[in-house]
Amino acid sequence: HLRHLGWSSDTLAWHRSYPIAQGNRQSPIDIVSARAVYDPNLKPLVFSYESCASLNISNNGHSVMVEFEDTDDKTAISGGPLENPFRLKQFHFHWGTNRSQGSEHTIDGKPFPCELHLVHWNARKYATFGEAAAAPDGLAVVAVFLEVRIAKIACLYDESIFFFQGTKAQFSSFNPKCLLPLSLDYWTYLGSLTTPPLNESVTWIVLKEPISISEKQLEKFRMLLFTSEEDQRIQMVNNFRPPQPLKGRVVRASFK
Ligand SMILES: C[C@@H](CNC(=O)c1ccc(S(N)(=O)=O)cc1)Cn1ccc2ccccc21
Ligand SMILES: [Zn+2]
Repeated sequence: HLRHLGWSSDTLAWHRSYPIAQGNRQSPIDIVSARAVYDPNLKPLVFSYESCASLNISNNGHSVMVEFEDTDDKTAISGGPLENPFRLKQFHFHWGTNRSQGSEHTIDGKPFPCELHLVHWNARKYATFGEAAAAPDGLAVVAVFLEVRIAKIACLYDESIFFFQGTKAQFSSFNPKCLLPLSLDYWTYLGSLTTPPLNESVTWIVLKEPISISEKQLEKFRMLLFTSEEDQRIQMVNNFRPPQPLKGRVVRASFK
């Protein structure tokens, strides 16, 4: 458990094992809204999440993740900056110890308490998720900010399941459409995975409008653990990478 010096300091050491950590298209980034360029050619996003084939929910040691069956395009995203439909593989979250931090992307320097990532892959061009994850146009991740409001989203957290790293439970027909805000306005830019191997294979689509989560639900995330059953318990919090250098990239906006 010594390896958990704390996620944020870990991220500073990642470049030793993954030199790409200092690459030219790393994620997350701070989105400076005044510098985003409105692109009228960007199409609206289309989420075809109708028939949802969620498989399981698990604590994979760095987040809580819901995986989907991705053997066909039944749960996919298209439009936006994408040339063809991308299949939903999984979604997961990043959060902090308190409301003042937790998200990976920030907007004009402002972090949110939590950020949802819907991970999709280009099954038109690549045979497997792993192959797509290693290709510059292989993945498309939709980021949705969560802000704490006395509201509630569909409860994701089933008390009975996991605390420990490596636990997994059956979690079927959850429709992630309920995790999307009303407005589908977004920013888009070329970036990377925010956890090792940090592959520069992600077209990021960051929704402008946040959704609401209750403080109670956020508390449940904080009850998760980085560690497995036998280890000394370490709370899974602050599992976010800080913003990375823009290195000349331009962020496009789908809205004026
Ligand atoms: C890419 C890695 C697994 N990592 C991810 O899938 C991943 C996805 C999204 C993010 S984020 N936070 O940027 O949205 C970070 C990491 C290993 N891996 C390689 C092949 C492969 C096959 C199945 C599962 C994992 C596999
Ligand atoms: Zn993520």
